[in-house]
Amino acid sequence: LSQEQDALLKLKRSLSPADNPLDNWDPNTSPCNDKWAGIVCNQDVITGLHFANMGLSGNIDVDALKDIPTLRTINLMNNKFSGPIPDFHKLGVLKSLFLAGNDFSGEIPKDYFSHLTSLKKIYLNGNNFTGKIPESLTQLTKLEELHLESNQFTGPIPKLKPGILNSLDFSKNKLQGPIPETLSKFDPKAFEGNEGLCGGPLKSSCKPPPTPSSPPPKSPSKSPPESPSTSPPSTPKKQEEDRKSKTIIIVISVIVGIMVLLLLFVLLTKKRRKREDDFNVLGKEQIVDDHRNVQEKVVEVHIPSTTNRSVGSTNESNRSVEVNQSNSKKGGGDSKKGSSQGKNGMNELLMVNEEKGTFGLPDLMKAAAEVLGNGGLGSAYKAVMSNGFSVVVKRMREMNRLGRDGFDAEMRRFGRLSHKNILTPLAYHYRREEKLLISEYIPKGSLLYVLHGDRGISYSELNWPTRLKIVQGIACGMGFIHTEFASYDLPHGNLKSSNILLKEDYEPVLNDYALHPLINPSNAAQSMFAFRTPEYIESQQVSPKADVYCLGIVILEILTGKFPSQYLSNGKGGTDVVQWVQSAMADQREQELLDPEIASETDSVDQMLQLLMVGADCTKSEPEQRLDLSEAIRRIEEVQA
Ligand SMILES: Nc1ncnc2c1ncn2[C@@H]1O[C@H](COP(=O)(O)OP(=O)(O)OP(=O)(O)O)[C@@H](O)[C@H]1O
Repeated sequence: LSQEQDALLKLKRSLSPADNPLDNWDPNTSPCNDKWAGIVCNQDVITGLHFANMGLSGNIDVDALKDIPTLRTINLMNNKFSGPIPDFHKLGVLKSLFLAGNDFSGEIPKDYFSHLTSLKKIYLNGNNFTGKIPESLTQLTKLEELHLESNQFTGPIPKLKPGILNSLDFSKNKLQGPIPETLSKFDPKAFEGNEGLCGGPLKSSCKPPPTPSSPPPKSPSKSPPESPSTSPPSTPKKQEEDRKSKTIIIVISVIVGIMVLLLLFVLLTKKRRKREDDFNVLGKEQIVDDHRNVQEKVVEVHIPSTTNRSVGSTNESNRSVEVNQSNSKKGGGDSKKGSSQGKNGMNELLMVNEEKGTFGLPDLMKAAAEVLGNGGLGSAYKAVMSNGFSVVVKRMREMNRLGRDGFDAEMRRFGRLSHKNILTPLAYHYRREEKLLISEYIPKGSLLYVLHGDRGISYSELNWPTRLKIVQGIACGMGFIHTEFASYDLPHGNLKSSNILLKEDYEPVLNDYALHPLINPSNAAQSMFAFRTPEYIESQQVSPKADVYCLGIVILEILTGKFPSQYLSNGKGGTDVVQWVQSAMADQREQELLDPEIASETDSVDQMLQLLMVGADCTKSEPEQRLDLSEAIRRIEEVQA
């Protein structure tokens, strides 16, 4: 037996149940060549233990693992291990430690991570760890991902080096104290569910330490008699009175301040409302609820989500509607013009696709509206009409490149498109200063949300076959768009995960495509993702190969589960998936790239790596070296789940 085989068999003896999941661990075969269950190899060298979801428990024999010096990853996620954290600190070369979703408990020793200086990924979430977060985490300079959420950690968050840390979660613990300044760049969600935390990205600011107040009055029986000259009996009373009057002054100033602000707010709102016309009830900051109350709401989208999912959980996508007949004349030419011919024909909603029924602007005006997000092209709102049908109203910015007729022709062309992976717009409204584009609301929301949002049920359903189905559907939709808009420089122009919506069965539908000819040239580069290619940044080159680059980013995003930094205009945050994939491939560390959620599906790792190669070939920085879309589609279709 080789040293490694021997070590693995010792490990197996320490696990329970030993046989069922690991039954092909035959001493007469080789762990790498004969693909022992859960063993990950790189060129015949054991690099990882991937035991996720195997129902395992036991007292892991870490000492045995010392005999596998090439081991870099330990993945025990979602098993039944319990008790204190195993002595993995004895394996100083580990790069990834995934212990999430077990029942580990107790305190982690303060210096546990001192010798694990190569660690890049630590996932301890979903256990029962208690005590303080070990201070030794601050010594890890290579740490990229740290997940400690859903435990019982107490005390303060140590001052981690933010360096290359790009994914972090401390939520749902019992942590206390100020969030270190160095972690301010992270999403507040990463700290939520800890009542005692304050500062940093959280809204609750930390109270200043209490000002030293006069010492508590000493008990008369124990205190020595005080000399009248040093401590006159009237002083504490006077101090108390001073304090009281100061408090009263502060309270009065705050009340006056609030009243002035309120007055200003009312005046400003009145003034603005006067200036704005009826459409602005769908405006950027104002939303109308069921009772037609205008509310103010700040639009802030980092990882945009289609909120209030429960509203849309009915079978909306299949529902055909007849909206408010009194508002929507059907049949004749008028129905095409929608319902609400206002003065100068300004208030029209033009239906371009009636497969889901017809509706008019009044139906939208009466609908309960909710902000979905504010993207590069404009802001999006969900509107639930009185018959329950939900649409998304996108209020387009900077879209004056075409006049009314040209715009109308383009919209009607969109309205005629029919493909299972394409979202066909339903209606539009045109005025020079205002354009609205109306589409069906897709309840599950965007791929962006499902991948990086709340990591709820939808995320856990994103297994490998589902992810492959999504990539194949996207490829199919892109093929259609490139045929349909073959003459365009950028047939899609804005492919990214927020523009890929997922139907209930995870069939993807592409949104916000082929809009380049409509957008003001001065705004196109800022608002469309296809302008973030290396060739555009370097020499302002635009070609259909830009869509291939965007497709590559989405493929890498789906395989790694990482939020691409390419989506952010300032490049701060997220992971540079292109760079990361290139460097890992150069070192033949491809398997480390895979999202742990799918990497545990060991039988499919070869297909994942096959797709990874396609993603890498789509994101080559030279457009000439990049795949053609047709070649990319062919290779994506070849991957079989
Ligand atoms: N028809 C729809 N159904 C469900 N969610 C949608 C729909 N259209 C858009 N969304 C979601 O609403 C949010 C805001 O969309 P919006 O298109 O304004 O922003 P974006 O996609 O981030 O940027 P861009 O303007 O560049 O397309 C996104 O999360 C998007 O996925």
